[in-house]
Amino acid sequence: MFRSNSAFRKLARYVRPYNLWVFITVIASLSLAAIDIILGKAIEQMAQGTFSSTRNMIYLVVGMTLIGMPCKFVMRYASARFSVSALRDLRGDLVHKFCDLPVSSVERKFTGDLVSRLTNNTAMLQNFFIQQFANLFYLPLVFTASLTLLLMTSWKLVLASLALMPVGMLITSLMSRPIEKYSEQLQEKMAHLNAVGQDAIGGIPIVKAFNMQAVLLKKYMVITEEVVRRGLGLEKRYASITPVGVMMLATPIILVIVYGGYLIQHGELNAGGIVLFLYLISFILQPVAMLPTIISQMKEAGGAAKHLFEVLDWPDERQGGEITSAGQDRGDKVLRLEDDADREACQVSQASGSETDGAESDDDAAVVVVSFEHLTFGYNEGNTVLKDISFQVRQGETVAIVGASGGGKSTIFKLLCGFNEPGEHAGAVQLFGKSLTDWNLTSLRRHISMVSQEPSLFPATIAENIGYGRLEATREEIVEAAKAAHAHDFIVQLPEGYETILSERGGGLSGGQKQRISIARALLKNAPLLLLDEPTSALDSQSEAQVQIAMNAAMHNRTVLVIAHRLSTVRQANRIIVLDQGSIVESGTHEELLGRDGEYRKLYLQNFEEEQHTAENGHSMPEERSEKRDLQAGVL
Ligand SMILES: Nc1ncnc2c1ncn2[C@@H]1O[C@H](COP(=O)(O)OP(=O)(O)OP(=O)(O)O)[C@@H](O)[C@H]1O
Repeated sequence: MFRSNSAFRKLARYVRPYNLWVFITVIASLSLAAIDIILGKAIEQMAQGTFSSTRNMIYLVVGMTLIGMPCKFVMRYASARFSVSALRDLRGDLVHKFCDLPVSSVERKFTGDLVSRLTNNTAMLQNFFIQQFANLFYLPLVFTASLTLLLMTSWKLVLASLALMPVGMLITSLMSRPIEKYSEQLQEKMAHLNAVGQDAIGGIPIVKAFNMQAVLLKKYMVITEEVVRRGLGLEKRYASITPVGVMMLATPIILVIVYGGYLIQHGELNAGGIVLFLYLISFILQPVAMLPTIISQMKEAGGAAKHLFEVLDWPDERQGGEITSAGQDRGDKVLRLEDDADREACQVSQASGSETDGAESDDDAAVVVVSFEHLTFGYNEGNTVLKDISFQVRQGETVAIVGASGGGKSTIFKLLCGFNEPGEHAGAVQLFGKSLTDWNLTSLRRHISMVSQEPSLFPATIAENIGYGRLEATREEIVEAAKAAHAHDFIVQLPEGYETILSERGGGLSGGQKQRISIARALLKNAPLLLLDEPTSALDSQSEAQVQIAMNAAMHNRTVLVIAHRLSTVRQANRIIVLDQGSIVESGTHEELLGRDGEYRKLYLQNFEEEQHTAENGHSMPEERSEKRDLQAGVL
């Protein structure tokens, strides 16, 4: 009947652990149905004068009401209890899933779309369960029992009064058919609207700086119009079903009165029968009248469930060489694989003499931390981003990657973190002596610290933001890391100190302060390999100097691959790799490369010209000014 049947089946898996509450909901709803039927029967006997006494009738009504009220409470609470719990688990699995998705596939989605699935769609399902689940049991029971009682009283009046019902049902079923599709389209548009809103809020400084408000508002309004159009389309369907529902409610009552009167006149029914009909017919009509709404809401919930389970079916990032399925199917096997990989990784990094263990190695090959061998890579088929890349980073070395924008520098980092993976026959990437494809990605990332160009802060305290580098770190270690990253002094000056809660954009902190917190996080992690993307965003000279000091601390005595934008960083590097349009065009030390009339020298001069401009404003470092004189004199 529903396109979303399989989504409901999947949903049932989430409800199963709360079967007790489902059972309580069912029992409470059936009890309520029984109360209504008992009262109906008593009313019939009262009207026929066969009920024992009026006093007993009052007792019965009061008694049934007293039982019915807690039943109603229990029914509502129990249905809320299992639906809220099941949806909490589903939300948990969705968040888990978002974490398990490959970075490359998350990058392709709208954040707002994912958030909308997590919030709107789950809320829609939850509301359906709370509002309608009990009705799925209550309504059929009262319907069947009332129909039986009425058939026993006068089958002719039943047939006459309900004659038009099948027609009404057919009409509502046909009219509600497109609701699921409309609802799905509305949800998609809502997700898009959320995405645009979220991106606009996220980028508010740029939005204002470029006076983009009007453009974004226009874009937002266009999508809002679309949402309104689809929303109204959906409401139109509901609205057109409503009169059919009213017609289905009113017609049988009129027929009971008209045809019932006729039957009384002909001695085929007594007054008690009519009273019973007028009381019980509502229990037949109510389910039928509610049917369109229930079906529509069920279809809407089905659309939401489909939208949600679609996410859970997206392929995960590979784990230990295997693709794991959705969160709820995560088994011991995968965890064991992770453990094995971890152990192996530790052995490799011990063999490579990483600074975390201090082991020495005299085998030259064993100290290679990163190795690219003839690697060719592209994000999309037919579009090569890295071409035949070969280089190595040995333990303790700092290797700088420089090159023009779009040359593939960040792509190298993404490959090293396993965010993207090379094709099978496109060369090899090795980390700590093991092929990237053999690494369990979670384990691999434990061996890598990364500081990106844009500081990544999370809505949590400063202490937590630093502590994410190593979850088991003590407060003392967090403070030590902050001190090493030259962040401690400004943190303690904040009114809440380390307990200052940051927004995801780190509101209230300067660019340099945010960067130093990110560096402190990387320092705390103390991983054997540091991937550093130097910040190029405009920092004032003092902030820049402090970030530079923090970066130097992070790089000290560590294996570092750095995307370098500053001369001082480049000069510190043991080796520089020059990347141009995806190929390594030069590599060597700063001095060696400057001695050649190649790409590096060009970059250096260009860079230097920029820094000369800075120098004219009084911000460049003295050593760079002297280097300029050296260069002009042709010394280098
Ligand atoms: N997720 C992606 N999907 C498709 N193409 C991408 C993706 N990320 C980057 N690219 C493309 O790959 C090429 C290299 O990008 P990359 O970000 O590695 O360059 P970069 O040297 O780091 O540039 P910059 O210095 O500007 O940060 C560019 O042409 C870019 O458009």
